[in-house]
Amino acid sequence: MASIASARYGKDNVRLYKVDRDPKTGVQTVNETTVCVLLEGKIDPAYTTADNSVIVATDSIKNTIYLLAKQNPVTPPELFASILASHFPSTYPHISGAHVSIITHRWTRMTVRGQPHPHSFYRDGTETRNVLVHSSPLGLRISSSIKGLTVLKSTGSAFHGFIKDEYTTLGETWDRILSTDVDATWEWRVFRDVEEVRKEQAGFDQAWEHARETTMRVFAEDYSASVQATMYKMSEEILEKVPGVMSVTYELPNKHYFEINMEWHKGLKNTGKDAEVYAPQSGPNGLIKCTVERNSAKPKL
Ligand SMILES: O=c1[nH]c(=O)c2[nH]c(=O)[nH]c2[nH]1
Repeated sequence: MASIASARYGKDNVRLYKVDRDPKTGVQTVNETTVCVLLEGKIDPAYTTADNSVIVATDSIKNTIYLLAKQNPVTPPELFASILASHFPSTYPHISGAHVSIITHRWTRMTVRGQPHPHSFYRDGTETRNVLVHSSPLGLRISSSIKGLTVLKSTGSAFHGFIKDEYTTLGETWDRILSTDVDATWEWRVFRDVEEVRKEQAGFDQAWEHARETTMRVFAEDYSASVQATMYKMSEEILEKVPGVMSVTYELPNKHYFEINMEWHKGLKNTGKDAEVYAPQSGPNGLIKCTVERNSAKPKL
């Protein structure tokens, strides 16, 4: 015998663009996202007995995303994702919840002749602002993140004191290059409903700004003992600054830059303090992860 252990379905890669036109100033502001909505609930018969009567067509899900984008603000993405995630369970009684993902792509306003241009933008990098919302009878679980923010520091990073044994070839260093693609996620307290999310509205943009500023400032200013130690400092600071956030997760690849020994060519010095030309590595790379949570008032049993 077999049965469904878990099932969800919906529309992925729904690309969405919305423009806001300020009639007074003529300034336009644009928002471009990629949306995914997956539904769950009493949908097993669609799989087990080919009963389509329980299916909200993924085409209808796509239409709903466009319509709700017209009728509601699409920013902050935490609010729009919550509106989407609440719509489906409140419209279809057999749908118990939805998983909504929104990836916001960067359109940064151009500076033209020293002035912010009213309607021209450019894509400044691969960084995205991402949101996941899961609606269920228990409420709305929201996580926000920054992904694809590539950073590098050319000094101010060390790595020494690690285990040395018969497997070790890595030398200790007090001055190395540190580079990573930032993947930082912050998990919010559970919200009862969309109205509670709406009350927090301004806090979502502030948290994103804090997380982004903290990530870059700590990366730049910390004399890094390791990726592990630096990411912990970033997480601690975000928890300190944003009371509504319960935990912070970083996933950071350690993108290695190898020194190139040039002694073979006329004794040319290019290692240690003389290193100037390096070989950036595409892989293998370190991958360092951690989740740091707020200590709850109650002691753990
Ligand atoms: O910051 C680092 N953490 C590690 O765990 C590690 N391992 C390694 O080889 N280099 C580094 N760097």
